[in-house]
Amino acid sequence: MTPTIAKAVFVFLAAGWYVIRVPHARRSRRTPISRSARGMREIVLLLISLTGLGILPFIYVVTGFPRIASHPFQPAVAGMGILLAIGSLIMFYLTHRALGRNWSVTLEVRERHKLVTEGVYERVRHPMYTAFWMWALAQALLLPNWVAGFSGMIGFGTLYFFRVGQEERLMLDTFGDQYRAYMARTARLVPWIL
Ligand SMILES: C[S@@+](CC[C@H](N)C(=O)[O-])C[C@H]1O[C@@H](n2cnc3c(N)ncnc32)[C@H](O)[C@@H]1O
Repeated sequence: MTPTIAKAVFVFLAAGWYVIRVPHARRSRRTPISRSARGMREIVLLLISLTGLGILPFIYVVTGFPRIASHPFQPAVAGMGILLAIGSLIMFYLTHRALGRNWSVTLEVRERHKLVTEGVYERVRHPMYTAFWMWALAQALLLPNWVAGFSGMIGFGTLYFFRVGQEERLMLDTFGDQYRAYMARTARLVPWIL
């Protein structure tokens, strides 16, 4: 395990996420929206998340910037990062497949939107966000740089904490008691724990 392999794994993670997402993004453009909470706040949150999970680590991988924030590379730590990166990609795949036409990059409800409560959605309400947290953690373990490594946690964490309550309110407004019952039997991110 070398720093170059760890950086390559990070690039592979980002590329894998993109490949999984593209067909869903295309389909979502064709699927009519019945209710939307998209606004300037959502756009800013998405940009913050993209910066932390993508732009800053990409600049580091390509240029080494900011060198001053680099710390010693530890192969065993990077090895754990690889496992998390693989887990995150699997979760991305499963969550996109389960949501299908109900998926949106932002807070939107589609026409004939169905509440998904099976598969990876059976025990947790936000498994796609679990996958993003796994990505952010993998990034911190793979990239030996305090800025590029931890920007994912800060960037995605900002999106998550400002969005998750609003998303649940949107789901409650749309699905009412069905979502209330779903909330009562599920955790947000980690089954039975969190
Ligand atoms: C980026 S997706 C994230 C979904 C979910 N929060 C997760 O982490 O797996 C956001 C969109 O998914 C939709 N959504 C969230 N939970 C859902 C569920 N259980 N069933 C169907 N659609 C859902 C909402 O309409 C929201 O606009």
